[in-house]
Amino acid sequence: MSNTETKTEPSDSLITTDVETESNDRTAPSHRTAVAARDLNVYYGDEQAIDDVSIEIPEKRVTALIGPSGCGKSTFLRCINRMNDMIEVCRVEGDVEFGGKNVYDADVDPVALRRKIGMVFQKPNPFPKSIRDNVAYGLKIQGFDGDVDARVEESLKSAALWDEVKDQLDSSGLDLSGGQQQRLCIARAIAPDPEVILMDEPTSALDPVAASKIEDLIDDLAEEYTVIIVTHNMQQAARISDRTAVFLTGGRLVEYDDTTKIFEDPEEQRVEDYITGKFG
Ligand SMILES: Nc1ncnc2c1ncn2[C@@H]1O[C@H](COP(=O)(O)OP(=O)(O)OP(=O)(O)O)[C@@H](O)[C@H]1O
Repeated sequence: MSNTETKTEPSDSLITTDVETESNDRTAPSHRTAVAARDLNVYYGDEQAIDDVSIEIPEKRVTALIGPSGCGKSTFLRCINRMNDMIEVCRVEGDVEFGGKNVYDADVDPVALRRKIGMVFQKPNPFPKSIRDNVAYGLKIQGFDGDVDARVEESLKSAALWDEVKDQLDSSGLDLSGGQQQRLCIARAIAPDPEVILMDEPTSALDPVAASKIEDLIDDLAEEYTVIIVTHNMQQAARISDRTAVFLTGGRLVEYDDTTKIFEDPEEQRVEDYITGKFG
């Protein structure tokens, strides 16, 4: 991304290790909301996993969801494109608004919704198909009648993988390295032309070099897409996100603000304790 990066002074940051929060050329506030949750409650049987969460997530920004294990980050993420529909015991109350509509309205087709809100998982999960077919998969399902090869190329370029695979598009996606496989999964998510990309710990199964490539890619993706990422890695959240939402035990959203504010001067003592490693 062509930008003039202004590094903030790390000295008064709550994370005193090797973290530097950055502002980038997305510093101008986004006035448009891509996704909003209103009074969202989620239950697995009798157990409540999300407790009355309301949040507005800006478009074309990176928003990080952080918090200790089991606080509901993945559950919240899966509500946005209705992946929780697959879990029989899961019950959702409240609204998730996308494109001016509650995604839980009866007339919303979850398959069409997932084309607009793609997802990338923790473990790279390419299909046992060629690189080309992995990327073209969603296009075929949606009956895309444009130039599939051109869209495959464009998606692989957007996922920063094209140069590495352009001469082996017919090889299996499973023959790629872990980091390449994850970028292939990102290309697959991009191909149907989504507006939002959900990422659930997309680098936690990767080595540091591959993880760093994905972080750079996420920064680029936010030029075109709204990125919402769950991460356990607070340094990563501080590096790559514009906004950070902190969930704590019981599925409560306790603080949500610009990432710099969360990491340098949070309002809540519980958030300061969490990000300085006092618990979690
Ligand atoms: N499929 C499921 N069936 C029943 N309970 C579930 C299911 N998935 C999650 N839960 C419960 O919901 C709560 C929130 O889980 P979730 O995975 O959303 O948290 P998380 O913050 O993403 O955790 P982690 O960081 O460990 O991935 C936990 O108590 C978990 O046990």
